[in-house]
Amino acid sequence: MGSKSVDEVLDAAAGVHCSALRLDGPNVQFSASSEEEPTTSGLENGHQEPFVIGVAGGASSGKSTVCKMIIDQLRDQRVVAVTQESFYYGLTDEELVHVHDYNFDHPDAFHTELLLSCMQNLKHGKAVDIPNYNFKTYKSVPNARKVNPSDVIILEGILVFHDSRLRDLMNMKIFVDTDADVRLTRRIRRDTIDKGRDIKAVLDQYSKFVKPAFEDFILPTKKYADIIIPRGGDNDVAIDLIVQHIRTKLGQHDLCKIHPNLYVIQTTYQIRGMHTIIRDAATATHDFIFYADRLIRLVVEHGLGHLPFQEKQVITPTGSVYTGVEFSKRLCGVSVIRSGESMENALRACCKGIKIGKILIHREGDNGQQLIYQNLPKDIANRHVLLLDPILGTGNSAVQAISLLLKKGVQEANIIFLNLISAPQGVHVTDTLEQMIISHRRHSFVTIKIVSGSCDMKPWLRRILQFLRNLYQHSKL
Ligand SMILES: Nc1ncnc2c1ncn2[C@@H]1O[C@H](COP(=O)(O)OP(=O)(O)O)[C@@H](O)[C@H]1O
Ligand SMILES: Nc1ccn([C@@H]2O[C@H](COP(=O)(O)O)[C@@H](O)[C@H]2O)c(=O)n1
Ligand SMILES: [Mg+2]
Repeated sequence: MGSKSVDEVLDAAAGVHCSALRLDGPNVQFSASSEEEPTTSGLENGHQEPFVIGVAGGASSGKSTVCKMIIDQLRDQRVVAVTQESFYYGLTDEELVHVHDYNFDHPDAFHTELLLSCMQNLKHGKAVDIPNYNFKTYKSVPNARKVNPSDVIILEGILVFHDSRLRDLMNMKIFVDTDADVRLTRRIRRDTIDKGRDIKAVLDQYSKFVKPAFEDFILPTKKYADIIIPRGGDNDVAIDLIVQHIRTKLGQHDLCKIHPNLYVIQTTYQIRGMHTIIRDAATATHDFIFYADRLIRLVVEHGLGHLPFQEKQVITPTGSVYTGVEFSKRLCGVSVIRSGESMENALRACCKGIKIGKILIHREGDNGQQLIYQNLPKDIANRHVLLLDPILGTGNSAVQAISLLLKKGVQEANIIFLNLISAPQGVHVTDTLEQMIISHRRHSFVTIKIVSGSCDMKPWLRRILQFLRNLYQHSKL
């Protein structure tokens, strides 16, 4: 560990050159921006990426019916439906003469490039003009319908899972799986009654194109589905579960969809109010301390909620048995010096007598070389660790700290990393660290706020350090 003692190094860190969060090192990769302060999350600005649902399945399986049911249940959300049918190529005059030989169930019947570009624009929050396809004239009218961006976009059609680029845009893929006889019966009814077609032509088309295309192109895409709905619109339970899932996802930050081990505490006006105070440069230090501490307690409480519990029975004062839970006792905190120390008080307040270790990532000179000093509980390998650092910026110090804990034998799944403010880069860097991938279960992150990627957290770090100094003064009084 070098010539200096842990205490010497920890003391020295009380100076002004703290490098717990390296903002000037080689790993700083925030996108070029002159912004000094973190911007608010996309969620709060109303620019959250829409949740895209793909609904595939054979013709007349009930895709449109299922979509309508989902839309009806999500009536308090902004939902827009796009159907692949709008992207059928119009038939040329020559093709029209031989319409009975035209395969409407083949992937080439659709203008997939146009559909893809429309979906990409919608996913990025841009309005699009989509064509209108006329089933009677077999003609397509370009730019016939304006589709505005929404919170939820449903793309429905027999072959919406065929193109991998379209699939990649989808957050949820549903396959409506309805018996072939039912599909054929519905098709006959629909094409003869609604479309006024001749029954012989309908049956010929079915055996010549519809059935083979189902087997060759549609059924093979069932494997891409996240959810398969037997009986389509008759399956109320499946629709309810889907709607519930969509609601949960809509309430989450986009990053949670990518990193399932990231927990962003659901915001309330109370939380936003406290954030507003501590982000205001004009806020007095004692208010900053008070509200930062309240927010930190929230993160700590949420973090504790991720610890494993075991069942415990107690006898109540009335003599009855109450079956409750008790949480893991083998717990410790580890703060990344110095900013992490600002979270220690909150942790002590929530967990009486908890052991708290320390890690210091100390930058030597300007060559980017780092030394790590640590003072950790000897039996840390057997403990769950609440790792404390209020700001996750580049992810550099978090990576060092988590790597050290893993080297000490802590199981990755037993690490809960607690932050007040996290930048997407930090989450990404920390979550994709190679030596961590050996673990079956990833460590968790609990954070109160995700800021945009283009931010410089230096002013924040200064504030947190000031916070620490004040805490230290308070504790001396
Ligand atoms: N569960 C159901 N019970 C009875 N009829 C249904 C059911 N689901 C759909 N249909 C009918 O079957 C036909 C095809 O359904 P639709 O939802 O349009 O299928 P798709 O969009 O897959 O072609 C429609 O006439 C619809 O009213
Ligand atoms: N001019 C057309 C275009 C398409 N079809 C058939 O529609 C089916 C797809 O629509 P769903 O609502 O059932 O998914 C497909 O099987 C095509 O054969 C058509 O008959 N005429
Ligand atoms: Mg349909």
